[in-house]
Amino acid sequence: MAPSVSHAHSDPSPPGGFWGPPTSTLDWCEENYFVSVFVAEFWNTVSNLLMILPPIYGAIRTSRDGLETRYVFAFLGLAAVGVGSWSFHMTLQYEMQLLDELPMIYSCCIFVYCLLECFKRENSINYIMITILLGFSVAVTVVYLLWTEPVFHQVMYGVLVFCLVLRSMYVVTWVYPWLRPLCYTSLGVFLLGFILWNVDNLLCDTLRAARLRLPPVIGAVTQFHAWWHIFTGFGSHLHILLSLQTRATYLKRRPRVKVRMIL
Ligand SMILES: CCCCCCCC/C=C\CCCCCCCC(=O)N[C@@H](CO)[C@H](O)/C=C/CCCCCCCCCCCCC
Ligand SMILES: [Ca+2]
Ligand SMILES: [Zn+2]
Repeated sequence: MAPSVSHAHSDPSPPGGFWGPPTSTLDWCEENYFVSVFVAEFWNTVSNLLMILPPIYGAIRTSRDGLETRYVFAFLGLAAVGVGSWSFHMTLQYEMQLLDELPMIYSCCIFVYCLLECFKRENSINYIMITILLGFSVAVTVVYLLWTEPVFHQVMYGVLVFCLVLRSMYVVTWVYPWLRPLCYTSLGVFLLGFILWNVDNLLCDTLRAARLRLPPVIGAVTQFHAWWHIFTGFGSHLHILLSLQTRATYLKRRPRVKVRMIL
């Protein structure tokens, strides 16, 4: 279900903006340069704050608590996706799109590494697994630079998420069943975001027509790609906490990670 380019819809966007015409291969449903001439897709841009700030806080806490560096990288990877996504939606330029989409692959590989290695001795490093995941990320990068088809990126990302789901289910089914609520919440929030991502793509014309009739504040709430950022960001954050809690439990460390709103 690829998002459509804006000219495929009845796009009421003003013709120009600060960053010039979009050069990205994707242009989401939010009307371009509607709120500000400096920000192409305003709500899709600012919603990334919720994907940037909590993981930075998570990385600081993880580092301060002396937990393994791989989890600091996991949090920073998620924050990097948020920064890339901010840059992309603000400009709709192709280079910024890569800054959004490629870190999704790289950070997901960090998540996969963390979860596959959660039952190994403390501070062990699996160089073979790192080589495989790095090789996969670089291969996806090279192919995507040569073949600029967004569906390719989406399928590769989907494969990584599927691996995470399978491994998480294994952990909470066979090893630590008491972590099921955290796992299911993470998965549920992430899937809700994915549903909203599809709603935004499939019902774009209807949403745009509705926004013309609704007061601006209510209209802003119908920016479902922005909601996807919020839900997928939160779901990913919870996933890191699940992975971190699994690891802390295995290492018999007093779990310092508490699931408050953020960490
Ligand atoms: C047990 C729960 C697993 C949670 C896994 C969390 C993995 C998170 C990894 C990285 C964080 C990325 C956060 C997403 C940022 C989105 C930024 C964005 O919107 N980027 C777009 C450009 O703006 C980009 O083009 C969007 C691509 C969307 C791809 C959607 C494919 C989704 C595939 C989901 C497959 C679900 C499979 C579920 C199987 C049960
Ligand atoms: Ca748009
Ligand atoms: Zn986005």
